[in-house]
Amino acid sequence: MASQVTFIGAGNMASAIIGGMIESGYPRDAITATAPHEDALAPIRERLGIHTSTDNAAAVSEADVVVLAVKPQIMHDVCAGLRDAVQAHKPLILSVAAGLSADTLEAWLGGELAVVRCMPNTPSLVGAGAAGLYANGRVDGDQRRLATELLEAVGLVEWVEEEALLEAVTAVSGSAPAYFFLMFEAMEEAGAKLGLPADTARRLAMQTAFGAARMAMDSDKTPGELKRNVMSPGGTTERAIAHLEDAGLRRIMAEAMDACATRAREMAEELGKR
Ligand SMILES: NC(=O)C1=CN([C@@H]2O[C@H](COP(=O)(O)OP(=O)(O)OC[C@H]3O[C@@H](n4cnc5c(N)ncnc54)[C@H](O)[C@@H]3O)[C@@H](O)[C@H]2O)C=CC1
Ligand SMILES: O=C(O)[C@@H]1CCC=N1
Repeated sequence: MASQVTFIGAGNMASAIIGGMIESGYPRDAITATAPHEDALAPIRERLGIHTSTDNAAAVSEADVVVLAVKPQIMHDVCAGLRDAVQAHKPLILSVAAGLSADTLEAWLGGELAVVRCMPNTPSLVGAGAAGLYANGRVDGDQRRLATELLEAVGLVEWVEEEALLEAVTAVSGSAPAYFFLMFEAMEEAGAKLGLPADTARRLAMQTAFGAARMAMDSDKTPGELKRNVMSPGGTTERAIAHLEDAGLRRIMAEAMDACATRAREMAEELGKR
């Protein structure tokens, strides 16, 4: 029989993961999602055909896995409301919240719990997500496999063995869709300055990013080799790449990603103080 999975929160991340689970054949009647108001739940219940509830504690009473998918700022209060129900049968806790450590969540839920922390990203909404996962010492092999199965339903899963590495995952994939969206904006603007209709430039830029990612994923060549294959000696690409290198693109990326990881650490300190 499939494990019973209860999602606390029915927003973007929860509905992305639930949608992926259903598409990959997970039984709908083994899935429950909660939110404080019925009007937030009716659409997801009708669209996905899962159970829903406005009572968090009742919804976890028979869950094998509790997925914490509310905003980090309200997690303390949400955990306080789940504590007794969770301590009664100790399900696996799987959190997708940014910046809250496994120890903090375990303590807020009353202690001695198997906790998996996950840093997903928004392309999970289209089944092309990338997630880093970390397990505390109480998580067993079956629970690891179950967490992998749930997140693989919406994309790539990579486990890290040190919790601090989730800060690096946040910099490399959690926040990173926004870096690429910024790049699309910049390419659209630059393409328009060169005379293309803006929407034409946008479509060309996005298709090129999609094609480049697919090519790099399918190829046994490194990104460096694929880059050189585009660069004809004395040609146009060589001129553009030289400009990006001279302008410090690598340094800018390193600094931006360092700022991202630093903010993830700060958030863990700020949010964990309760
Ligand atoms: N958006 C992103 O790029 C990423 C978000 N995350 C994490 O995912 C988590 C959820 O984010 P989103 O899905 O984007 O937020 P969202 O705002 O779309 O969803 C939050 C859900 O929580 C529900 N909710 C509010 N109070 C509740 C309560 N007391 N009990 C039960 N449900 C309650 C809301 O009705 C809503 O359905 C956050 O902790 C965030 O840090 C992680 C990685 C990436
Ligand atoms: O910006 C944030 O804090 C969250 C975590 C990763 C993506 N969005």
